[in-house]
Amino acid sequence: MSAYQREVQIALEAVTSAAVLCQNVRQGDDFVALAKSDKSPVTVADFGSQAIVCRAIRAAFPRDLIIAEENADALRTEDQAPLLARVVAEVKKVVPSADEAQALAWIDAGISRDAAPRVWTLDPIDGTKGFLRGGQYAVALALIIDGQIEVAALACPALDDEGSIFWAVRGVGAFQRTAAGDKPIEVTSTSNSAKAALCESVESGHSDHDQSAKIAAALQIARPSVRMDSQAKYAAVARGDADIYLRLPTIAGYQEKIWDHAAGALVIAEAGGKVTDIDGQPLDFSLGSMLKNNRGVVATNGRLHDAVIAAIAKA
Ligand SMILES: Nc1ncnc2c1ncn2[C@@H]1O[C@H](COP(=O)(O)O)[C@@H](OP(=O)(O)O)[C@H]1O
Ligand SMILES: [Mg+2]
Repeated sequence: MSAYQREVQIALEAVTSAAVLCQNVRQGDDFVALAKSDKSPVTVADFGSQAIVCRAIRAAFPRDLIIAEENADALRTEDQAPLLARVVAEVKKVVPSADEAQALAWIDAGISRDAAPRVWTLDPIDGTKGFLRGGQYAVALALIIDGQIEVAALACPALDDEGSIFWAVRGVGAFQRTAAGDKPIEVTSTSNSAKAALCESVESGHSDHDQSAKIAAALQIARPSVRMDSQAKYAAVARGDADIYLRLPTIAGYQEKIWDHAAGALVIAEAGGKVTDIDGQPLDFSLGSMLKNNRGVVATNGRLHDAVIAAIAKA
């Protein structure tokens, strides 16, 4: 029996159910987007997805903590009653016995922020802007033990024809789940940067596009960069669709959130790639909800990593 078999099974079932909820919402005509205090959007599907995944983790691993992106505060205000009703209705489509109090409690099961010996981190919808505009998005879940990511489950419901699901266990490998079973995935073997494919955020506010163009030029990358939302970028590098993922800070001092990176980072590492910050330092997932010790993210197939970090240092 391989390590963390039960965790993988529960995590994959959870992100798969959450992906169904997200697709149900996206196929409807009313996402009811709300702006959070940081002005980023949140939808019925963000709340619903978080309820579904936290419910599953709580039931299977009641002692584990969960650091998830959302909380239910906004849903408890009187003027958001219609939004809450929609969230509960969507959750009930996946868990018919659910009621309002349970849905709120499941969402709030994800409000931990501090490090713990065993903690899950969840982005119920990574790439909410992509979700809203019909682009890529992901349901990203990872288990961090003593500061190290051990298990990752990443659903990309808008990738490929019917959506794709990826998972990884440290030391075991990275896989794409298909109807025919789990298929190991691998990064490319490109070592000539001129032949590399680079991907980055659609949002120029999330990653500096001008700076990445300069770095691509320095690396003599000929192809235009592929812009996609969410941790689908990590999946793209992990299975060899792209060679490099750059996330270059746009705001001095911006701290990346662990839920935006944990699942994707393990999937790439186990597919043979490398993930660091823009200074070439490993991402430090031992500090609670934020990557306090890191700036930006660089993910590559491994072979290109040093060249990319050198090009960033020069730029
Ligand atoms: N100034 C900034 N720099 C980097 N990332 C940012 C950012 N502002 C928001 N983000 C994060 O970028 C994520 C989306 O990344 P991407 O551009 O790769 O799709 C958002 O996740 P959510 O969509 O879960 O809110 C949010 O956490
Ligand atoms: Mg999110």
